[in-house]
Amino acid sequence: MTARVSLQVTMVERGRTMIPSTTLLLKLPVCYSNSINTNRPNKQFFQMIEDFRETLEVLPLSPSDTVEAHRICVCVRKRPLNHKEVSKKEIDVVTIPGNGRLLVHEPKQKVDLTKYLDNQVFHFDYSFDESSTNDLVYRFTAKPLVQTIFDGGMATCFAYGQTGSGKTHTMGGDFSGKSQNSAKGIYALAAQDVFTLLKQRRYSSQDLCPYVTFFEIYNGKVFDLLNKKAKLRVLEDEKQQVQVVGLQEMYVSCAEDVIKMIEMGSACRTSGQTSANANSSRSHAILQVILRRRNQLHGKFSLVDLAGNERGTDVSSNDRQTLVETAEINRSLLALKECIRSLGMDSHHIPFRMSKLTQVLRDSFIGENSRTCMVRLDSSSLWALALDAQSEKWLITS
Ligand SMILES: Nc1ncnc2c1ncn2[C@@H]1O[C@H](COP(=O)(O)OP(=O)(O)OP(=O)(O)O)[C@@H](O)[C@H]1O
Repeated sequence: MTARVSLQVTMVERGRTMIPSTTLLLKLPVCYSNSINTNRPNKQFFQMIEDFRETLEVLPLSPSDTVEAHRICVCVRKRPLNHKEVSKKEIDVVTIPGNGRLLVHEPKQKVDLTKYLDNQVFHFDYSFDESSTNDLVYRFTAKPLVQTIFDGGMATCFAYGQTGSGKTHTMGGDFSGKSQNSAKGIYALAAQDVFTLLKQRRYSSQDLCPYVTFFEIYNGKVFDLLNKKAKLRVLEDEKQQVQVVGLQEMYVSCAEDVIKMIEMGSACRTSGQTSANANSSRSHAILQVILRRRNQLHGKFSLVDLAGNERGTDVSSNDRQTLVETAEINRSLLALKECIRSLGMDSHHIPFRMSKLTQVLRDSFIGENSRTCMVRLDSSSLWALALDAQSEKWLITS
């Protein structure tokens, strides 16, 4: 169960522990949109989840809640079931009761064949339910990092999660059909705030100039999304500074300029079809908003839409190219996890050279004034698939 392993790793990084579900407060009733369908093959499991949800105390995040400052912040966002999942009558096995919690409902059976729900609880700094908008997610994740680059620091915001879980929707903007509203993603919202701050009196006198780069890492190679996908080399100089040689840094004068670049770059990003997403991004896309003063780097915000990883059970129907891509994606995500783990443990050795992704983001992690936010995208179906193996026996006898 890959999905569960990665969640647990996250929690270790955050130094949190899982609490047993029995310690949850069970109070306010909550209404969920799924109606009870008597034709559902696994209706007993579905009904148990519905009954459990009605007993939950739900505290959804609201825009007026306080945003806390974290050096490393880890959040989770659940997307709603899509049309395909609804038509297949998939069960929504994830609940976000708020307060940073995510619950996964797992069907279990005792030795006397009595069925019960095992409700596992995971803790994050913030958890966003399926009704959360990109604006709300932005407010608690990337928005607090904008100030960091004005203070001369490096900020990084990652969207990570399995293919089809909503990373591009969150970073690049809402989809309506195949067209994306680039003004509604975290990339654009961060750019808007950068320009709002630049206009403030305390910064307008500082001679700060904003630039944008947008590039992708595909199969371990770097391509410039703002320059006809030119292939770029990554080199380390004698001061161990990593340089992406030839990367175009575009001067931008307003948020609309940035949105145009997001649209331009997103249109040529490498995509393909996976078993979980017909239009899957197969590369890591990195949009950087850079502040320079008299040509010297002042601060850099890297906003990263990571390529989607897939679990072993998902990849069986994929072709050879997709399998090679998947292996490379998983390798670089492992490298990222290792670097963040080492940072979290204040280790002297950070294994940046393990992948191109961690190499190009080296600057973003190190230094006193660096801040990172990880947004984990989750969807019920990913958990449902992962739970299938165990639940099969449970369902057959229900
Ligand atoms: N919060 C959400 N609300 C509504 N629809 C969503 C949400 N998140 C994702 N979706 C929809 O789910 C589909 C997959 O989302 P998206 O392409 O963002 O996934 P992804 O994680 O980037 O996948 P991949 O890694 O394969 O590129 C899209 O059609 C998107 O519109």
